[in-house]
Amino acid sequence: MADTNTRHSGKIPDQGALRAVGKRVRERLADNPAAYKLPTDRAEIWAVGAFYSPAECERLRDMIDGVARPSSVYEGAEDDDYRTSSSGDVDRDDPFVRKISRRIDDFLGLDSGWGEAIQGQRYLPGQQFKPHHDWFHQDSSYWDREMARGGQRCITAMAFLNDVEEGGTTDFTEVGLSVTPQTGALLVWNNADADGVPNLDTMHAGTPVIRGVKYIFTRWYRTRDWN
Ligand SMILES: O=C(O)CCC(=O)C(=O)O
Ligand SMILES: [Fe+2]
Repeated sequence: MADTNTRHSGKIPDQGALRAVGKRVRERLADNPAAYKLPTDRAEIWAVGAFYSPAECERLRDMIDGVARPSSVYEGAEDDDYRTSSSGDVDRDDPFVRKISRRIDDFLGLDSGWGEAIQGQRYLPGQQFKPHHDWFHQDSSYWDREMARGGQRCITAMAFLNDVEEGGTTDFTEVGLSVTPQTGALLVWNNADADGVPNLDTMHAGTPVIRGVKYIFTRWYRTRDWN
């Protein structure tokens, strides 16, 4: 993948906002004993166990079954098996979904309006999401559209909705960390570094499920109101 954001000598779009959000989340989570910071200096990644109850996870899995369609990638799926899961946006106006989203907003101290609609994903055996960055690349076809609808992605929050029998780990391929799905656990990372520059070391993948099914949902936060 291109790394034009860091190669451009000029200004980095949304850099000030990325720096400010990173600082806010870093300070907030440092004060929260439930947030475990993963052992790397190259990216800011936190995990929280049992953030959602088993009953909440079950309800979310059912909702995902109702909306899941073959996933798309924004661009550059030069490779047919790049993202082979099924995904779908759950109804953002549903009171239960609002409660689930708001719990993350409160945990991170972020404005709900900055969060994209929760996107559910389901992976069957053999399905995966190959290594990628969640932040938008400046040379992509969707750059202008996404800048106009909320700006760069600053924080990713991802919830594991079940235990997977085998495979389906979330791997941070540059920093060499692998996270095993656990029902109700939340994984959070800063897509930028402390200076507000999109961080190449946040490269990550949903590795192929080997046995069982994997359910997750992702909430990506922007630097401005998303719509
Ligand atoms: O399935 C995973 O573990 C990763 C999902 C992911 O990278 C995403 O939703 O952006
Ligand atoms: Fe991702």
